[in-house]
Amino acid sequence: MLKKRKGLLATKRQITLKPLRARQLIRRFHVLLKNKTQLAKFLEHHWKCTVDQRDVAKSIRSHDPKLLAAYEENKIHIQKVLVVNKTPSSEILTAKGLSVEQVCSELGKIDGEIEKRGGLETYQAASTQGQSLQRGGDSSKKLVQWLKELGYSKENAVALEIGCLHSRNAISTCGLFKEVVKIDLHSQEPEIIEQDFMQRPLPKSSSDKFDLISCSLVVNFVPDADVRGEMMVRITQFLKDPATKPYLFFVLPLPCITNSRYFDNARLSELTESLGFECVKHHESHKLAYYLYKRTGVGQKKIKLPKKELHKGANRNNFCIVMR
Ligand SMILES: C[S@@+](CC[C@H](N)C(=O)[O-])C[C@H]1O[C@@H](n2cnc3c(N)ncnc32)[C@H](O)[C@@H]1O
Repeated sequence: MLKKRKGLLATKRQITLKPLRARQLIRRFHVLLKNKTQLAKFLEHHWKCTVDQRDVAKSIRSHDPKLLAAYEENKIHIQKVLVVNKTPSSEILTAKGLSVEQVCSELGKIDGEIEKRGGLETYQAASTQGQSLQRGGDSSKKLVQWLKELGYSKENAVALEIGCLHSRNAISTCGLFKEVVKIDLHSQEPEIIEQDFMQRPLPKSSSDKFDLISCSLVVNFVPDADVRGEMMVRITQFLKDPATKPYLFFVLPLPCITNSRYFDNARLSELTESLGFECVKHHESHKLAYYLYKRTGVGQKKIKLPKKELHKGANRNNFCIVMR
């Protein structure tokens, strides 16, 4: 689960994409990852287990090896026939009406396509390039600007960056932190620990906790609305005691806030307040919504935020963070 890249893997593979291609790939990967989550959830429910989405074949092998052929055959087939430059349908799949075997076949197709398109590494490169084009680069510049405005100068402050693409971004180079622990599902540099935040062992003591957590454009990357809620709760477990007023830097694509059927700024405030956060800075650029929260613990209470339609409109997206 926790590994730093060594040897040959330590060398970053350079992937350069044209802007249009980067945007198309980001969109396609979002559809693929979303579909994969829906189908994996079906298997989890059916087998009453956890399916590791990074190694679906392993779960199939251990629960019903007969179904592995359906997965493998479709994976190989799609890799043979898929024309990567053609825009495929962006249809969102559900497992409704599918047999377990059909679900395994669909998962094989998805994994085959992800691999053929260069894997998560390519998706990350597309995200990096797409985002730097959209917003002039590193979102943590906004964080550093805000911390400086607030006169932040905590001795020996330690930060955690969840979903880190570059080890030399503003949060790491600003000099405000003694250490910035950088993690990502798929590390692109030796300084970035390859780790799923949802699997990071919970802190045993305050020394394993952080003065600041950066979670920029990560929650929207998580395909499941319930897991997004779990991620928000989990973040609080990694922050130092509210008495020390730790911070959360949080960024979402603007349409998650301004154009979702199920989510908006009021909903986000309700959610963050229930976790004991107070918003101290907020900025909306034409593409992104940035927030800096201080965790005071005030107003903390357990609430439920189900997926509920807040705004009507055929052109809205379905982004949501669910609290169970
Ligand atoms: C769109 S990129 C954003 C990167 C960067 N933080 C930024 O603001 O530009 C999202 C990153 O989050 C990472 N990510 C998503 N879920 C994660 C998780 N559970 N644990 C660690 N990293 C995760 C992905 O691997 C991906 O590199």
